[in-house]
Amino acid sequence: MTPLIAIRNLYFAWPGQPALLNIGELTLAPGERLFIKGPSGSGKSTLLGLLAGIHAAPRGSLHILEQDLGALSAHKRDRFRADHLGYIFQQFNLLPFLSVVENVTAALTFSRYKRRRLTAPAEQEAKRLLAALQLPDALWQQPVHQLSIGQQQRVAAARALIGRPELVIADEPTSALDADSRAAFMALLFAECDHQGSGLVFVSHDTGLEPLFSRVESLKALNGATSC
Ligand SMILES: Nc1ncnc2c1ncn2[C@@H]1O[C@H](COP(=O)(O)OP(=O)(O)OP(=O)(O)O)[C@@H](O)[C@H]1O
Repeated sequence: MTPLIAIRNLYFAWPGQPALLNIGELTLAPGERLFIKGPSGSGKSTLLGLLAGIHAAPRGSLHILEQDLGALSAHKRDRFRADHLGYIFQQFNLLPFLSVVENVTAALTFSRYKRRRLTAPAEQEAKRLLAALQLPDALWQQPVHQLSIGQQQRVAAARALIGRPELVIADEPTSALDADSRAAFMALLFAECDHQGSGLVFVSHDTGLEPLFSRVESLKALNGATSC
C-alpha cells in the first residue's frame, strides 16, 4: 500500500542554528492517526511545516502520497499542500470578518482538486462538516470573530477537512480548551477523519490526549535514530 507519509534520514536546521531534526525513518499509512509529542523547542512545529511543504529539508527524503516534496519548487509545494492537506493551526488563522461558512469554503479557493472531490455543492458540504462538528446552525452566517474560542476551533477543523484531504495536520489545536471541550472535540475530529478517510498527524504537549491515539511517537526518540 502506498504510504501516506514516508520519511527517511530527514535532516533540518534553521539558519545559524544546530541540527534540529534528524529523523531516520517515519511512515504513516493512509487514514492512520499519529500523536507526536516532545518538549517545547524540540522541533514539532518545524516537522509539521516540513510535512506541509512550508519549508524544505536540505537532506533526506520526505514523500507524501509518493510525491517527493524535496523535488518540488516552493510554489509547487504550495499547490500540493492546497490539494492534499488540511492544516489546523494553534491560533486557527481564520479570516475574522468572513462568515463561518465562507471561512470553511475558503479552503477550496486554491484547489480545483479539492473542489472536484466534493460530493455536494461547496456550501452544503461546509454545512455538513459544521453540523458534524456540532457548531450550532444559528452561527453559520456570523462573522467568525464573534464566535468563542471553542467554536472557532470547530470552524478551523471544518476548513481543514473540506475537500477530503488525504492528510490533516493539527498543531496544538486544543490548547485553549477546557478538558471537557477537548475530549468532545477530539471525538468529533476522529469521527470525521474516519468518515472521510483522512490521516491525522497531531502535535500536542497534552499527554492526556495520548491514550486516544493508536500510534504515538516521541520526537526525541525519532531524532538521532538515523537509519542506513
Ligand atoms: N522560522 C524560524 N526561524 C528560525 N528559527 C526557528 C523558526 N521556527 C522555529 N525556530 C526554532 O526552532 C526550534 C524549534 O521550534 P519549534 O517551534 O519547531 O518547536 P516545538 O517543539 O514546536 O516547540 P513548542 O512546543 O514550544 O511549540 C526553536 O529553537 C525555535 O527557535
